[in-house]
Amino acid sequence: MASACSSSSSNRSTLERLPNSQIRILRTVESVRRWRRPHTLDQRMVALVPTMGALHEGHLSLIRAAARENHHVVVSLYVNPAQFGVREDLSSYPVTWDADAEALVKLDRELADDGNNLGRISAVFAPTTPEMYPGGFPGQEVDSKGSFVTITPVGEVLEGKSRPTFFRGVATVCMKLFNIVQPDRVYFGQKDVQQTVVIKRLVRDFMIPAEVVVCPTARAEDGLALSSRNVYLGERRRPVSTVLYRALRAAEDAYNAGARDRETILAAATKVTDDVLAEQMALAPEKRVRFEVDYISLADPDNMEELSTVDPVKGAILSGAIRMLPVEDPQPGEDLGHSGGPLVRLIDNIIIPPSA
Ligand SMILES: Nc1ncnc2c1ncn2[C@@H]1O[C@H](COP(=O)(O)OP(=O)(O)OP(=O)(O)O)[C@@H](O)[C@H]1O
Ligand SMILES: CC(C)(CO)[C@@H](O)C(=O)[O-]
Ligand code: BAL
Repeated sequence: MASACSSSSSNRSTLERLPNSQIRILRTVESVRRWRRPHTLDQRMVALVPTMGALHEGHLSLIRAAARENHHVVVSLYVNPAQFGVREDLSSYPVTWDADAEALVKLDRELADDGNNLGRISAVFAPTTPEMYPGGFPGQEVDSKGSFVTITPVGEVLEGKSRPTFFRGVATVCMKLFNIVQPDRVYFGQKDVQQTVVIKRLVRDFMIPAEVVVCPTARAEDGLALSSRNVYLGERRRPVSTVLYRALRAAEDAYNAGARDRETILAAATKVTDDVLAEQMALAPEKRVRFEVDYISLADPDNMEELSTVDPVKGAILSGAIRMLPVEDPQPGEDLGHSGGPLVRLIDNIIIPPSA
């Protein structure tokens, strides 16, 4: 008994925290479980905000929402290899631990100063891949064998069609995170709208006792949805990258003007992408920006199946993905973006809400 007491007090003095803060850094499943236990007994509400780091205002808006209505917020920072395809950007994905730590500590002070919050950031969970995949990492291939969670058919369309292992990776890692942290509420961004549909299914179908909260998309002033991958864009592509949002807005305008059929609504979006591409292709190679439209979709909000007409009582989801191609003829000293400005795949969406 005496030795158990002395070992717990020495643990307390060596607990890892973010600099100049009370925010615990938890790296193992066991340490999260130990941190979590007393909060269950005290009936404190625990929120989880899953992220892959490279934090921006979109992530911070989720943490703010979580602190408003929960006693403890846990932010996970983990670049989950299982959701990246073999030819995707796992090796260059931005990792910005020091800046992330600074942003979290600053936000935590802001949360403490604002009397409207129930809680603050209590911990970050930053595990390694061996910790998250104790049986060994199963691999990123479509036919990799291992313990996976798959949510179909919703995970097979749109993003799932272009990224066949993506939602399997997301659902698997979220199931792990939910089992480790045992949150009362989990916070996700609308920017990744199909991901929110997949997560809601996961929670419903596996009886996970957590509420899924979806927060609005945070945008830059010109409308571009904030995203960790925007750092890849560089100065030439950045202004043109708003094309997807402009296209979705045009489709939304068509709906608001009375259109209900797929052709009319999506034609408005396609006109924007076609016009912008034509403008760019009229420029010299050292000035222009090329992009490809992966998809523009008008889908059922419950299952992401394509709609031929919108039922206003149900609403719809307008979403899309574009590939911003690497710039041609880079100029000396040109800022090409993180990692030399590779192809960047951007997604965005607008919700057509159900009519009251
Ligand atoms: N602009 C945003 N507004 C609101 N939530 C966001 C925004 N961007 C990301 N999120 C949410 O933050 C959570 C973590 O996302 P993630 O770490 O993948 O960031 P990301 O910016 O979406 O990165 P990526 O560029 O890789 O897609 C997800 O729930 C995601 O939907
Ligand atoms: C939910 C998530 C953190 C799982 O790795 C990721 O897909 C993301 O950041 O949106
Ligand atoms: N924001 C979703 C994570 C991904 O695209 O990999």
